[in-house]
Amino acid sequence: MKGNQLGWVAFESSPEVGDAAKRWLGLDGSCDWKTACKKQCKELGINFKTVRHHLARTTEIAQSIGDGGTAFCYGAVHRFQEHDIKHALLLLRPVKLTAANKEKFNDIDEGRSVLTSLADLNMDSVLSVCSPAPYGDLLTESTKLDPTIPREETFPQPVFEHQLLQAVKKHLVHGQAVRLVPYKLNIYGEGDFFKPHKDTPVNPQHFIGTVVVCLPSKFSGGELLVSHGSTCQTFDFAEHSGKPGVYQFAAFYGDCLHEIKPVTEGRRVTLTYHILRTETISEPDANDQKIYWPLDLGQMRAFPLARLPKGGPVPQHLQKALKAQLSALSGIGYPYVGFILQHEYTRSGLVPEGLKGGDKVFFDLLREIGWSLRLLPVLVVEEQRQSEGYQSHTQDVFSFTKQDFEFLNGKEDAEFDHGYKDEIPFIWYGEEGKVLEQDSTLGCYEGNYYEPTREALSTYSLASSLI
Ligand SMILES: O=C(O)CCC(=O)C(=O)O
Ligand SMILES: [Fe+2]
Repeated sequence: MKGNQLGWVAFESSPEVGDAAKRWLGLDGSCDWKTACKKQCKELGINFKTVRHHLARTTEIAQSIGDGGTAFCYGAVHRFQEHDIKHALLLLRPVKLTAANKEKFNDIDEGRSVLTSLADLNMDSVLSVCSPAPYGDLLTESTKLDPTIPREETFPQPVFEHQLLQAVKKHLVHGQAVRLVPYKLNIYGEGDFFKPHKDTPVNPQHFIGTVVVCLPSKFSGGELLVSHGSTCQTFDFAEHSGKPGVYQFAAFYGDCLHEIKPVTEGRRVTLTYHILRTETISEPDANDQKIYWPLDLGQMRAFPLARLPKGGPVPQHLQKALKAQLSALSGIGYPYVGFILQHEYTRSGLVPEGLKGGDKVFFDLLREIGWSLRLLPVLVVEEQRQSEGYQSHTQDVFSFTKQDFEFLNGKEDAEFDHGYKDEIPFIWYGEEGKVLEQDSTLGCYEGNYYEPTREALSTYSLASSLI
């Protein structure tokens, strides 16, 4: 087929799931991309070497574009404005206690709410409505206290949320239409921590990420570590903790693994918000204009980021080069090229408007240079092997169908799709991938025979492919 289409999506597969997937797919020793590509070229009657040359060049260009990608997190220290302080209040109502918790926390009055200043927390009253985190010690191995935050007309004050929203829009989601929804309050005492995790999207279709706001309560330790790929960013809120009127925040994409190191002293109090994609950009109305004080985001002191993205628009010469390579491929009749996205997406969240960070930049570029794009779920099979001092790492990408997804997500009667499993040369455009350099050692794999369970699969899909 002539012409080009770009696709996306994928499915996260741990190496173990990958092994089993290969078995399901009935793959033997001939499943590296070069073999598949050669076969495809033969069928199409086109020259494999030429295709290979253009794909190699496309990979190089795509990776340089990826290197200039955008940040996966942002954070800053800020101060409540004088005139906001009297409005910056937090209303807390205790969560429903379970029978077991009732015994442990019998002095908590479920019917009572507490009002406290966001700018100067009254910890005694906050704690009086707290109950243990619902997910308990087993999962998080933490002892967080977690009251619900009801959403009422005036809480928290729009000015405060508006400042957060502006910062998120400007520094994380690059103007995408998003809103913030208060989620919960976490209180960590001495020794409390939160193991590495990804936040569960309450609304997978619109969930983009999380904002953590650290409220003024003095503590030590408790660093927030956020990672994406091989980059890890630390947000150390301890230094400015406990300063009345000062709040600190960090915002990150929902597929980022994050953790809280143990608090060594004091109490660390955080308010979390979910960043949700909205369908339309809502213009602030006249009333909003009155409430919102002109914001000076420049006053926010940003945390230095671990890997400063070069960001900005993709340079013209790279745009041209990419276009030339893709045109060459389509000119000789090569039908598809797949690009692996850098972020992970939920199945329903993988839509052009919901693309994160560098993925959005890359997608916009491809669209700009006139390629039709398609978001396509794929299965990424990753393998690390070590034999006789020789290490190899292979990554293969397979088409992935709705039927596969339903099976892996436990839909009744769904079966793994044994048909349609084309292999496509996919290209990683960021730091991750080197598809063109992979070796074909899959055939000799003799690892443990492993039957994956549906439960082993995560909510997120490892984003993938363009075609
Ligand atoms: O307290 C924090 O800094 C983050 C809390 C968190 O990750 C969560 O509640 O899921
Ligand atoms: Fe979290």
